Amino acid sequence: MPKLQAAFMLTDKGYKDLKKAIAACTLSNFSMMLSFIVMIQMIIELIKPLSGGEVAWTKMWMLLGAGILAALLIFLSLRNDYKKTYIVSYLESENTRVTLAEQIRKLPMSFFNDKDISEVTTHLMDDVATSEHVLSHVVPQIAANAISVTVICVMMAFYDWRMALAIFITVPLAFAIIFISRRFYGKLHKKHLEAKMAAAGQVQEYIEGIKVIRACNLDGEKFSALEKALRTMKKLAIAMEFGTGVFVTGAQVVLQAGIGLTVLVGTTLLTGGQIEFVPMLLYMLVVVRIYGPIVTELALLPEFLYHRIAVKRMQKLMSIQPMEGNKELELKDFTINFEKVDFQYNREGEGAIHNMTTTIPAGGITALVGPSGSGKSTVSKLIARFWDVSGGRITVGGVDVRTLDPEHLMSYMSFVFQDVVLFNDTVYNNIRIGNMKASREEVLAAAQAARCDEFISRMPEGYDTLLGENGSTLSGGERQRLSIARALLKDAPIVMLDEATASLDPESEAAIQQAISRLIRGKTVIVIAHRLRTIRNADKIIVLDQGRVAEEGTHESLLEKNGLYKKLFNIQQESLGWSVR
Ligand SMILES: Nc1ncnc2c1ncn2[C@@H]1O[C@H](COP(=O)(O)OP(=O)(O)OP(=O)(O)O)[C@@H](O)[C@H]1O
Repeated sequence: MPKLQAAFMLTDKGYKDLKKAIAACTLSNFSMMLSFIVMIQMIIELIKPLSGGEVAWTKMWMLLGAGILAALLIFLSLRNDYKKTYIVSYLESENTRVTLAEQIRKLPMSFFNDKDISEVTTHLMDDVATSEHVLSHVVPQIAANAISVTVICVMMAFYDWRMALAIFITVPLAFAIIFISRRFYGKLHKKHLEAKMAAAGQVQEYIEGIKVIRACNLDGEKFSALEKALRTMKKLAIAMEFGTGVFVTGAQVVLQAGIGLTVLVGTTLLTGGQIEFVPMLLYMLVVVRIYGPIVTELALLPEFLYHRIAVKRMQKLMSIQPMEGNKELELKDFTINFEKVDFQYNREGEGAIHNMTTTIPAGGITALVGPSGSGKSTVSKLIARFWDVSGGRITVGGVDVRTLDPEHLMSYMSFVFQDVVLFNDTVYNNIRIGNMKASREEVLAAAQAARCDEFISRMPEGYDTLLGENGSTLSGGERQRLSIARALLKDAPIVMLDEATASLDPESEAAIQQAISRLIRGKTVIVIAHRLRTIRNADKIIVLDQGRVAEEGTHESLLEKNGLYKKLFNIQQESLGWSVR
């Protein structure tokens, strides 16, 4: 892949388009130069009477015609330029965003453990936007100007190399100032970006936690953290603008000094009789015309240089090895085996699962129980390959889950989690997520079976009601029922229920139990339950303690063992008698 293509993280098409954009901008520059030449020719004609000559009107009319043609050419080339630079770069950015989103989808969960959401959002939005702006507003223009300025410089040097030198000598000097100082403002830019991310994180935490903040009267404390983050961001933004501004203005001053130099060299040559007045005037006009766009580019150049930071971050994200595996292998047996499984969330952290060996039989209900933090949720996440084990292996029907593509593996599993994620979409679409191929009848039937229709029918637009961000207007029980409807619709052979009925009142719970019974019929079911009475009839109960299998068996056999299960069971029996008074 060519270096330039890699540097801008472009697809083959994007790279080709960038070259076309540069060509289009160069064409626009030349067409504008053409109109400038026509204008100068007209001025030369019009000032002829000053030196005793006469205006050649036929030539003037021809020049006018040429001027109109040049204007038409400018219109056409700018239109072409617009299409080739802006539209194409927006398409390329869309492509990059989709590629990044695809990559994020396939990344192991350990990636999300180390990063917060605002950081990932920054990759998808800010970094791509920076890249998009540089590709549409900076690179083609800088490259095209470099080409046209060089061509003009060479052409002018044929007429008078001394004047040409006076005009162009400051150009490399001005660019050198920006390049040499890039380390300084690059550091400021990096700090500013970090402050921006920290502020975004604070804003997110503040908004997400607004209920807790109010309930615990944390307004002052939490707001001051947010205020501090925003202040730091503001300070660094000013410092960055100022730091960059000093060098950009310095470079622009050096460039503009070229005007003085051209006047000086021009008048010296004129008084020495080495150049005529009209050509000298021409050089003066050219210097003003050429410096205009270069001044603008000098201001954009720092953005071009620190855009590398954004590209490097995106490249780092793309270089993370996604979770992959066999997408075709059909699983027929759903017995889940843990063979000496070890797992830890962070390399430096303590293990969450230790040397776990157990079997979850196919077609039966297996309950995972144990004190809080004993590893119940972790076990379910490992089966679904949200994370890969650190040691040993987990097999489904004898196949190591690490050899299966996570999305393929997921097609065999349904989840009803404690925290139900809902999307800012209609109720109907939120249920349909379970099976995008389902017909409307199937979606409605699943909703009915999960007892959703009673609360959906009370909504203003029924199934077409928009849920808003994460369905914040729904109760915990309603959210859980939607999640059960999704699972019913998916009809996967392995079902994981994580505290499935935790948010339900007794009435809803009774209703939902029926729906769950339908959901789990004939399936391999893994239930994570805190309330042991709900899993009395499970075919197998695995009792976890600090990431280890402490006991396993049926409800009766475990009670007989008189171990941890019996202890937990007794505690819960006692708690049934609790009341708030
Ligand atoms: N994403 C994570 N990153 C780091 N550690 C984690 C993560 N999730 C869980 N843990 C840790 O792993 C251990 C097991 O957690 P897990 O959630 O599996 O327990 P659990 O038995 O399901 O708990 P609970 O009943 O309270 O939900 C705990 O020590 C927990 O702090």
